[in-house]
Amino acid sequence: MSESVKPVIEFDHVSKIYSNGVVGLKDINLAIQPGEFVVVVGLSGAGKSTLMRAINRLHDVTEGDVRINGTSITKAKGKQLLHIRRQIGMIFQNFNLVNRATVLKNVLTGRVGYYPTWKMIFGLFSAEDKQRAYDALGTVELQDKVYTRADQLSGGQQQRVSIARALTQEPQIILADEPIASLDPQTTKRVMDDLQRINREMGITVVANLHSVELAQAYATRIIGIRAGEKVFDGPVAEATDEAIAEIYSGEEKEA
Ligand SMILES: Nc1ncnc2c1ncn2[C@@H]1O[C@H](COP(=O)(O)OP(=O)(O)OP(=O)(O)O)[C@@H](O)[C@H]1O
Repeated sequence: MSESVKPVIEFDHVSKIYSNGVVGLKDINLAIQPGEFVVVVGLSGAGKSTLMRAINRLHDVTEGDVRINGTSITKAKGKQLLHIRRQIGMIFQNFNLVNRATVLKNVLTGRVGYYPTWKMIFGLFSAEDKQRAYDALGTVELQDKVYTRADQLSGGQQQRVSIARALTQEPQIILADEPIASLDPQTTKRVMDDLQRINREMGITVVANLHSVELAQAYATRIIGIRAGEKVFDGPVAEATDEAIAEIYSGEEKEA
């Protein structure tokens, strides 16, 4: 990749100390280029979720600066924050779908950042946005479930709906916080394959946090290892040798 490509995500001396004094992140520096598939690994309580949530400012960092396409999300307010957040889709371990709503309605909520609140109250989505939602459901091969209630779907299907919701947002980045932790092995593969396809074919940068080193090695282009809030490994997947992995996982597991 050429040197002139601007990082899509940058951490500049980022630390996060929770209000109870727990250190979540310690002086993290990193630059993620467009199109990377980054997997963050480390022991339970190491700070993986804290790192992910700092990217879209689901929580504030204590020190340092997080930049998205060169603009500080740490300092952004109001509309600027909304505009930066539109570029970042997120999927969660527990899917975060509205169970009683249809698949289509759930996927359309990916567009909420583009509308004033009053339109959302009345559920007024444009025809273009409905098309975006259908297209996204096509990408994860769930077109036939458009009018099904979310809670009628299997866990893997629900996670793919949440991927479609993130895609409908037309993000540059997808954050996946333990996306497969509640899924069985077969469904896991399907969800990871979808994320890989979106990354390769649509060029969307993916940052995922996984408990399985095997999956990290199978899907990531780059692995970041976190131990006790510090970045202890950062390199291409080929350099994540057994020794490097053992080093990331050395130390004590903390209750997260
Ligand atoms: N809201 C919070 N308030 C206080 N401490 C927190 C909070 N959230 C996380 N922590 C602590 O911060 C540290 C890092 O937590 P984090 O959830 O980022 O770890 P993790 O690597 O994602 O763990 P897991 O793999 O178990 O999800 C842990 O010690 C955790 O207990």
